Amino acid sequence: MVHVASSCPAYMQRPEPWRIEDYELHKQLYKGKASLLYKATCRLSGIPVALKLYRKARLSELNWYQVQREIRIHSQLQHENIIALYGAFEDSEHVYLALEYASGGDLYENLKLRGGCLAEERVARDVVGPCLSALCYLHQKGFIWRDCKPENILLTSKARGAVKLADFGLSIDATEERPVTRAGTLDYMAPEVVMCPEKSHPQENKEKALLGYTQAVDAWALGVLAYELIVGHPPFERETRTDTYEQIMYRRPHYPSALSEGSRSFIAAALTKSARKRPSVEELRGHPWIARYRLQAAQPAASDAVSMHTVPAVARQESLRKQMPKEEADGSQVYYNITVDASQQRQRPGQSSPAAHMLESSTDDITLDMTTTSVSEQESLKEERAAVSQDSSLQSLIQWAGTSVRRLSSRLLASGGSAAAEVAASASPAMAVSDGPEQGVVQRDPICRVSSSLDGSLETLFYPPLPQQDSTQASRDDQSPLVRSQSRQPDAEPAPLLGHNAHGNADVLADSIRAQHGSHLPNTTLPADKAALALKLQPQKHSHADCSSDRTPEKQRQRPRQESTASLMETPPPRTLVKFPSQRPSRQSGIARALSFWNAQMADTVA
Ligand SMILES: Nc1ncnc2c1ncn2[C@@H]1O[C@H](COP(=O)(O)OP(=O)(O)OP(=O)(O)O)[C@@H](O)[C@H]1O
Repeated sequence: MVHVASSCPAYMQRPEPWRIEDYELHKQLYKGKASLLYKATCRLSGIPVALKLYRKARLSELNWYQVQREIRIHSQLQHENIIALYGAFEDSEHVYLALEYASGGDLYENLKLRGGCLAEERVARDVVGPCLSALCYLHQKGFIWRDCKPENILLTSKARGAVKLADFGLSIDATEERPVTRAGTLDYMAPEVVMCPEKSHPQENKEKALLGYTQAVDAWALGVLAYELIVGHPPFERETRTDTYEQIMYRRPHYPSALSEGSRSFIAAALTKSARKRPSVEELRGHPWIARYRLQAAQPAASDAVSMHTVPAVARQESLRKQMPKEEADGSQVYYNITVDASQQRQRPGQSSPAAHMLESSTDDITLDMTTTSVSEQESLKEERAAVSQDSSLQSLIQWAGTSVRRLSSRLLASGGSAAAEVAASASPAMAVSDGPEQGVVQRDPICRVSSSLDGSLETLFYPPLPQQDSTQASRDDQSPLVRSQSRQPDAEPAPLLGHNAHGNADVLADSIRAQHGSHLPNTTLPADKAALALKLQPQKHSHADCSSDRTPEKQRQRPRQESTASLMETPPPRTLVKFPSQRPSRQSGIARALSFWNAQMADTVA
């Protein structure tokens, strides 16, 4: 068996069969019941990998089935928050999985180092939000992860690493087979999973129509994870398995008073006992506690340097937008994101990269992702987009950006607000995510930021240029994470340089940017290492008083590392479903209002 996944970097591919000799093994990272994990380097490409070895002699019939399923499912996954499986191969003793290496370790180890829990804002923005994004992607493909826990969430680097889901050993393709088995780690199992029996053969219990569960089990597990990360232990964890079981089935978790209204509402929704009434991961992704941080997470690090204001991300929810009362539809809710959707591009012969093609082609390739309650603002931007549809050069795009900033600023100024915009270009088009509204803007390198002042003038902050990359380097970057990580220096925080355009003239803006960036921004095409041009218009007048703060008790994490299993419990006790009163926020401002809309919307969905 040799299985090369589509996410395998070109440098690692070869016509010959894959062999263990092609890998230099370094330290052992993990030793499981049937598997070993090593840090290794692919000798052909120099790419670091995590090499997972399954010892064939230790694999039962069920294990064999699961390993093959793991390879089949994992090799279909390509998402920025999912560890890539590059390929799988075997010899007489082992089955090997060559995986993307996550140098930041797993969340469990990281939590231990940080005292067992994280600040709420970090949980929502840096962990739960990205996990939800990955789970939405998985669920769209018909898969169920079934193994959510801190041990299976990895960080790409120690400092400011992105989180990635790992370990698809228990994942199942719900379009092909019915999940009927008690699989996963007890603390994270939903009630409907706990009620299923264990099994020892792949096809056992499949014919039992009364058994079975859905993707909703992942939503539950994520609720458990969110609680654990904030509070310091899983909500239903008890001394014995029977007690834990009892908690999962019948008890409501204890919510410490330090929990914010938003996190409590999110966790309570995810931990809805009835799978049918539980929100899907897609719906949870729109929960105000998560949605408000989503855009923040998508922003490049450099935006910190110019103190960008938090975007009121609740407005990004289509459903919320529709229902938002008029007073919410003021300037503070306006957010525009103009992106070039790199994931839609096809590389054509003679073109150095999809990105190069993209900016030579028509503006049909440009996605306008607008989030505003103002219909007139949307219409204006649509018109403006149509106006530049004949010409998609970088110059036109910058002009378009400049015009939009200027126009929006003056409108906001008229209503007593001010605006800021960031013009950014993203690197590494191949890394663009293929789902969700953040398409094509995964890694953005800001070029400049423009903000309006109260007297109507625009101030422009220019960022230092990116390191020069030739087109060969750029196209190599599309394929090799090693080369990319060495050349991009993601942790470096560029200091802004100050420039000033008194009247915010788009041509002046474009010229200034070119002057600052020289050959990085030629007149007619964007360099291949820049996939997206994004314009974000962010009002500055508001600041939500209800931003979550670090109120988390620093509680030492005690739980031992837990192994997943497909069979943990014995006979389930009798079933009684307990109904809990839904929580209504009392404070009707900001997030509270957004929460009550979300709750009302969910009530409608369930009804
Ligand atoms: N790609 C990776 N890069 C770095 N470390 C990894 C990687 N994959 C896994 N690990 C580390 O190895 C541990 C075990 O990996 P994994 O969960 O895939 O093994 P497993 O045998 O399936 O585990 P389990 O018994 O929990 O199901 C993880 O918790 C993590 O610490």
